Amino acid sequence: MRATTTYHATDERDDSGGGAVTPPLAVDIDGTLTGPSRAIDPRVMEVLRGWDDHVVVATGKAFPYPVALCEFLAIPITVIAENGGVVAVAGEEIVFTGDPDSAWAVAEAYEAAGFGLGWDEPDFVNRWRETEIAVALDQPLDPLERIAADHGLEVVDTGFAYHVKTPDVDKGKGLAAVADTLDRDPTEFVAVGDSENDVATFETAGRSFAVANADDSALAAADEVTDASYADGFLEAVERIETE
Ligand SMILES: O=C(O)COP(=O)(O)O
Ligand SMILES: [Mg+2]
Repeated sequence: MRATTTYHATDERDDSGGGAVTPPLAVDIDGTLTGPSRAIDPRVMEVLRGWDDHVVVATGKAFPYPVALCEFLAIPITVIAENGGVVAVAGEEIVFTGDPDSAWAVAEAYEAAGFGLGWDEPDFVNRWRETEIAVALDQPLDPLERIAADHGLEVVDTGFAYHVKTPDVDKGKGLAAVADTLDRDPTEFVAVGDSENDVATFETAGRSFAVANADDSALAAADEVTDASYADGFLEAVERIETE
C-alpha cells in the first residue's frame, strides 16, 4: 500500500501565491550542507524546515544519520542513506539493497592484508551501516579497490570516505524509488551535491547543482555549478531555484 505524504511548510514561507513553485529537493549532506569541517551550517536548517515540497536527504552516511537530521529538523523522514543502499520514506517499508556480507568480507580481507578501516574505536562510521562499509581516506586505495573487485563490489570516493558498495546501487536509483513512492516523477526534483556519489542523483533529477567545492565528476555531471562552496553553495543554489 502506498501512502503519500505531502509536506507543506507552516512557517518561514511566503505562500501568498505570487512566487515561483518550489520543486522537491534531493540534497546531499557532507560537503553540501556543511562547511569543510563537516559541521552542518546552521543557516541551512531553516531553509530545509521551510521547504515547500519534499526534501529528500540523500547521503553516503549510515542510515541513522539522515534520519536524525530529518528528526531534528522536524521534517518528514524521506531519506536515501548509504549511497542508495537504504531508502526510507515515513509510513513506508524501508528498502535495503546491496550486499553487506560481501562488504564486510572485503573489510576482513583488507584487514588480513595488513590494512584497517581507519576509524577511531568505537567505529561510529560503520556501526549502524546496513548495506555497505566505509574506509577512511588515509587508508590505501589500491588494495581496497582490488579486494572489493574480487568480491564483486566497487569503491566510491565521496571526498569524506571510501565506500565499498554494490555497483548497481546508487543515490539515483534511490531517488527514483523515493519519487515513485511519493507519486512524483524523478525529473521534478532538483538535486544539490558535491561528489562522485551524487552523479547518479544528478542524472536522475530534472535539474542539478554541484557546489563549487565538488569533485571533478560531480562538476562535470551537474547542470549548474554554484560560485560559492559548501553550504554557501547550497544557499546559492536555493536562491537560483527560487528565482530562476
Ligand atoms: O559520508 C560520506 O562519505 C559522504 O556523505 P554525503 O553523501 O552526505 O556527502
Ligand atoms: Mg557529499
